[in-house]
Amino acid sequence: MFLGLDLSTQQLKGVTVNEKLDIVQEVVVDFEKDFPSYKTTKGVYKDGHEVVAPVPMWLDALDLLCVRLTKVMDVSKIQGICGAGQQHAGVFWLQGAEQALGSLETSSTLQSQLEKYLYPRSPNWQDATTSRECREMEAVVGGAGILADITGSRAHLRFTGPQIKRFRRLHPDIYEKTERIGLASSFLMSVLLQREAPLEISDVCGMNLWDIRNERFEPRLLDDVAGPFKGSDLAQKLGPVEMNGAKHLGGIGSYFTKKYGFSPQCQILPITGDNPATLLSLPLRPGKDVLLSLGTSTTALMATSNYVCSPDYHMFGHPTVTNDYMVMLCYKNGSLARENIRNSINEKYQVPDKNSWDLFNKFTLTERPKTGTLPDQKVGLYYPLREIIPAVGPGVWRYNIRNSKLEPITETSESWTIPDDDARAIVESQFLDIRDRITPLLTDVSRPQRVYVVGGASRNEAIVQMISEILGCDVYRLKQGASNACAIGGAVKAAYAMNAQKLSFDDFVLKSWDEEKKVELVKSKPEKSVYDTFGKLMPYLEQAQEIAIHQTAE
Ligand SMILES: Nc1ncnc2c1ncn2[C@@H]1O[C@H](COP(=O)(O)OP(=O)(O)O)[C@@H](O)[C@H]1O
Ligand SMILES: O=C(CO)[C@@H](O)[C@H](O)COP(=O)(O)O
Repeated sequence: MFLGLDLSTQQLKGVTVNEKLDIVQEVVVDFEKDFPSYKTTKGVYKDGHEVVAPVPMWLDALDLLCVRLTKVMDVSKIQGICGAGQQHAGVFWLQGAEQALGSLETSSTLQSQLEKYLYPRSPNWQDATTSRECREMEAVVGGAGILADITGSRAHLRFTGPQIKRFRRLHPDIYEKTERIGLASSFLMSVLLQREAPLEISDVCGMNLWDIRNERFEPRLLDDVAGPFKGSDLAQKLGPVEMNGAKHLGGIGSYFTKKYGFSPQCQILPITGDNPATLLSLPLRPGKDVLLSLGTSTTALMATSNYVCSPDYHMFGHPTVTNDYMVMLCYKNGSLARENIRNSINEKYQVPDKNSWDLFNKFTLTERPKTGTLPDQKVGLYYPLREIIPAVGPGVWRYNIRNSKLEPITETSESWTIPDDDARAIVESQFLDIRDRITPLLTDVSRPQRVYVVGGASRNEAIVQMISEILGCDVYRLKQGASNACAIGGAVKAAYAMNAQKLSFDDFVLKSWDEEKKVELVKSKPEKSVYDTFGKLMPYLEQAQEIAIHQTAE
């Protein structure tokens, strides 16, 4: 049995798979529901542009997950644990952490024993406080394009390098006393191993510090981030990077064997980022298939052997295949932006179940002209948070298309009913943007051959239908565990590392892949005319985005 963990924004999940990679158990700890005492909203604290998560809550969540696992299974059967952490989330271990990890006692909780060795907050990927740091880091290497070429991404507000730089600037005394700076992924490994763990080869690419092709931290960036404390000191704080995705890092610590009954032989494998782990949950054909992860954030993922960088997207090292990469588009305004509209609709129509998507879905699928010209079409942009691509917001923009022109709606515009019409407009603009950006990344095909949807919103039939119409392809979903693809990918990585290193990772997955059993075709490719009509909306979307970018430039 193999366990995959997923320490994401809103939950800590655990999924076990057997030797055939079939899912056996799925266990969830929901931060807001299970830990009201931390008073988070959907796992985080928001204060203006600052978004952080309480690290002690993650420790409590790990204890609770173990309790829940022991209730549904014999955890001594777990041979290997791998998984994923939300990307970019820096964790600051203070002096004495290594020793405290090594001497955990079962009579007390993880949180009560480790809390004082951790800075209590971890910057979350939704944070947008590091514009200044981003500009400075790009300037140090000669611009956004060069930084993207070195580290796989231009400087991004949420990336760990700019976040560490801001932390060092605001809290130099705590920075100085920091023993180790990890990510959510290495934090999980450290607690499970009971010693400070290395960073992992794919997740380290979410820091804006790692020179992907030369396999080292870029010294100019280290110096810039460390400032008066020197880059060499920062390199020590970051520690080693594990290049082998299947490395056996060591047995699980005695806290877990004694308290919960894990086997001392249970190996901890290199835990990766949530998106790289999601990539491992499905056999994607490089350059042809696209995976859409519809969690709190929306990400579009593809596997590739070509290292072609751009400031417009991200490249990460592949978590299991040496010299391969993962390409990613990431949107902050995914599920939560759609939820805002759903909530307004449910409020307006006094829907008793506040969490119901029924009316939102009805409005999303409202018939409007799908073929031919666009006589009465709408474009709506919804960015409650400042977006990553395009760099726009926060704000909402609504336009009617009249006589081939964008006409902003006004208070009295009768042709746009708020929030009813927002449902379709948000889904259209979100997935048209993905179509626009993913198409140039495909190889030898003009539309994706398959789109796989995973994550919380993948169970929404209306959204899935729109994805199929807009991207013009068949849409598949995992039959089991569609909301837990990230943890599944982690469990599959554990199984691979424990058993099958003689095979390539892709061959290992394909060996036990049973198409009928694992995935379902949820929406078939639409008629070409439907796809083409959505294409006609594209220039209007681009125009609307240009206006919004201009109005919210920083
Ligand atoms: N039926 C649904 N329709 C649309 N969105 C949904 C549905 N069910 C869940 N979601 C969305 O999924 C999100 C959580 O996705 P999930 O993948 O579990 O989160 P995480 O990012 O924490 O891994 C929620 O914010 C919610 O808006
Ligand atoms: O910032 C990114 C990727 O760059 C996000 O995708 C985070 O990795 C967290 O995602 P969720 O699992 O919470 O949606």
